[in-house]
Amino acid sequence: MNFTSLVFNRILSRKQVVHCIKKNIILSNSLFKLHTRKMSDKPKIIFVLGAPGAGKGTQCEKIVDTFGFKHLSAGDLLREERSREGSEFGALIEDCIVNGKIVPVEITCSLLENAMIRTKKETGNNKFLIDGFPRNEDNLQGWQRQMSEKVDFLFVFFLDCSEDLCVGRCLKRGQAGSGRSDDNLDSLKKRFNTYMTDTMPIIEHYQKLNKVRKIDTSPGPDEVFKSVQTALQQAHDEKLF
Ligand SMILES: Nc1ncnc2c1ncn2[C@@H]1O[C@H](COP(=O)(O)OP(=O)(O)OP(=O)(O)O)[C@@H](O)[C@H]1O
Ligand SMILES: Nc1ccn([C@@H]2O[C@H](COP(=O)(O)O)[C@@H](O)[C@H]2O)c(=O)n1
Repeated sequence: MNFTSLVFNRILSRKQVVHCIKKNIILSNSLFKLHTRKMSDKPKIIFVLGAPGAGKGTQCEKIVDTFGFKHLSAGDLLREERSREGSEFGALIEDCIVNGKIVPVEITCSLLENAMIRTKKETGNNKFLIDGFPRNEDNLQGWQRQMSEKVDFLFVFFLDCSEDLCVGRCLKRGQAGSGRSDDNLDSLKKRFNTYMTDTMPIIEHYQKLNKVRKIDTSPGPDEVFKSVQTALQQAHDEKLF
């Protein structure tokens, strides 16, 4: 086996690669990039997108239990910031939530980055499910500016479900006492409008890059999770994480 295939097959460790470099043993440029990318300790990111009530939070919790990712919900972080005493963004965030509008990316992206840094520091976990983000072009551009160089983006989970089912689930969640100011018909109409006009183009953008894994979330949660698990196992076999 030659040197190239030793690296390619990951028989050489990062330390050995460094040794080769010091000893002036030449690695081909593209193989070196491939090797260092595989060894990257940047946070691994999966975006989870889908309509309101499609089951993003539900499936993320199951993934956390089985695959050890940390779940970061952009909506939860925004609700937390809205309720934080002294937050200068509370009123703006609440107005966006009730009216199904998207909060400016500078706020959301900073909340996400801080949560990632905190998680890494406190638990060492470096694999994240980012739920409900990027939701529009502003989110996408802001993420590219602030975060894209700092992370390894893996793919988008697109949880797909009909509007009728999704609305029914959110209303039921509201009736069961979610306490969310947007689990009502008025807000849901606006949230769906934003989803169709602003979020679908983002999903399509990633589809064009072949970065979308689509899951039908109309069956019950456990049935849906079987498909999620298959997709994640495949990604794991591809050594994406
Ligand atoms: N596959 C499913 N079948 C039936 N009910 C479900 C399913 N998945 C989730 N639910 C229920 O539907 C409601 C919405 O689910 P969840 O909060 O996971 O959705 P979401 O996509 O995160 O919603 P949002 O975007 O509004 O935060 C919850 O009450 C949840 O228990
Ligand atoms: N990237 C995001 C995510 C969410 N919001 C706002 O929060 C609302 C609730 O989001 P859920 O994911 O918990 O349903 C959403 O309707 C937006 O108003 C946001 O602005 N940006």
